[in-house]
Amino acid sequence: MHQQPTASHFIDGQYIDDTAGDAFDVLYPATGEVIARLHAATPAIINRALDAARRAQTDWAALTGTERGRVLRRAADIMRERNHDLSVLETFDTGKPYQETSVADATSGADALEYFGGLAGSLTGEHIQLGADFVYSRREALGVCVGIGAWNYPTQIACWKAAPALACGNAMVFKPSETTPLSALKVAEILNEAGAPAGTFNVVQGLGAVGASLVTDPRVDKVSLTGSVPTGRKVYAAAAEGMKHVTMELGGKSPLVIFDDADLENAVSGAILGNFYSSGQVCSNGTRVFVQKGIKDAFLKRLSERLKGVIMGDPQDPKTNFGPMVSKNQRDIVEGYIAKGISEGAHVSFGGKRVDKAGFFIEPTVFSDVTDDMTIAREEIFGPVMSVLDFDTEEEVMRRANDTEFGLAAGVFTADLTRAHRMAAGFEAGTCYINTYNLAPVEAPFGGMKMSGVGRENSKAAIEHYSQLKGVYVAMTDVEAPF
Ligand SMILES: NC(=O)c1ccc[n+]([C@@H]2O[C@H](COP(=O)([O-])OP(=O)(O)OC[C@H]3O[C@@H](n4cnc5c(N)ncnc54)[C@H](O)[C@@H]3O)[C@@H](O)[C@H]2O)c1
Ligand SMILES: C[N+](C)(C)CCCC=O
Repeated sequence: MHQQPTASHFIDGQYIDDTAGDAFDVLYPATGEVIARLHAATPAIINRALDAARRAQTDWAALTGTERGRVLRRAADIMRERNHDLSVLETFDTGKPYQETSVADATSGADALEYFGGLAGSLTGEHIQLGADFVYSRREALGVCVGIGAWNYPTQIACWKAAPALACGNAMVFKPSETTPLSALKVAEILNEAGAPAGTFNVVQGLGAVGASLVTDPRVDKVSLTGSVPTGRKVYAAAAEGMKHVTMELGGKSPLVIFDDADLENAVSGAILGNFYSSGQVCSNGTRVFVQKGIKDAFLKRLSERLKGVIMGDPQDPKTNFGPMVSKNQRDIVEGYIAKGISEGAHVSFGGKRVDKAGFFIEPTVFSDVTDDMTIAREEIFGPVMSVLDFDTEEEVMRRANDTEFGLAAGVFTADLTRAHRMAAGFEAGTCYINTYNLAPVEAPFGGMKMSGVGRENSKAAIEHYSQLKGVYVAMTDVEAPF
């Protein structure tokens, strides 16, 4: 069993608790056992965190970018050194197999800290000559940023928000999901140990109400949410009241298009990565798999064969490659969608059932003969449920792929190079893949179009979302006035 957190919150460089806050339990999804009990932040805790962030931000922004970057890069090194322990904790927190967490969570967080640490020293404005006069622009921090996380990638989400925010000279108050609240505390500890001044990165726990108090607080300049579209709507609206900057990383129902000429084995691998990694609890999953009619039978046959390689079991066992749903609630939601798929006439070609064992396991499930109007083809399920739809032509599949309110990701498998780029250009999605799926290197922009979000995480683009430009006009001659 993992080590219990010292206290619920990490504020101003130290662990702190306030037992007056509502208690909530953290469960290990593989067994349903309680592994920690935390307290939601009270107004006093929220105040303390925002005051600490406000105070720390001024001094932090006054350092050079190189000095800030050094802290972030040191934090990245510590995360990599502690990858095993952090991965074990992430697996307890989320139920995702250690086989995944040991390569995709703290490592991805470390990549973000290293990348933005490296960029911090080169953040500049520009010089614009106007005859003798000139304008220069200053790239300045926004101030205090609030980060709010979803439950599927707790370490990654905390780092993808903290790294660009801190690189630009902001301070952050981060509220993890109440379902997976443990790992963000470790991120705070590590940043502190790496030399981030007290108050630069703070973690407060709680449910939606704590998030809502943070979003509306006048001390906050920016809100970055990773969560569902319904929550995004509320948070964006509340932030707009205070004219705060936002980043919205929301849900999806992404298309993955497989043409007849695709390499079958690679296409099946892409569909597996885009539907069953993290037991399907991935925002960018390509859950509408459009398969051209000529390859459909071969695709379904090979997919069923490959799914026999699923090893479901104790997620801490490195051999396990498929874990449980994060919670009983999420398993119930997924089961509800599977029942709906069956009742609306889709054919279960693999899985479809709850697993008879402790924890919140559900089989990887493939529906074939899915049509565009079925609920399972329209709504985000956030579980291991793939819908296979068939199509005839490129023009038809492009139209159907974009026929959704979401626009997070999209992918295409084909041997035809020009068609691949035509498809990528036509997809109404922020993150597109050609002949692969679901990779998210820190160097590449990640984020959504349409209802899937606003702004981008990772890459140099994230800098735009955590800083603002000030233009300074400098006159070199006398001032001419009309009177
Ligand atoms: N685009 C991305 O990068 C990305 C990544 C991961 C997950 N997601 C999305 O997240 C969703 C699953 O995560 P979830 O169930 O934790 O999402 P959720 O929307 O239920 O909760 C997200 C966070 O928002 C908080 N919250 C809830 N109501 C709030 C309010 N009124 N004000 C402020 N905060 C509030 C929650 O406590 C939680 O921390 C899926 O839709 C998934 O697609 C998106
Ligand atoms: C790195 N992945 C697997 C694309 C996950 C990104 C975060 C979405 O849930």
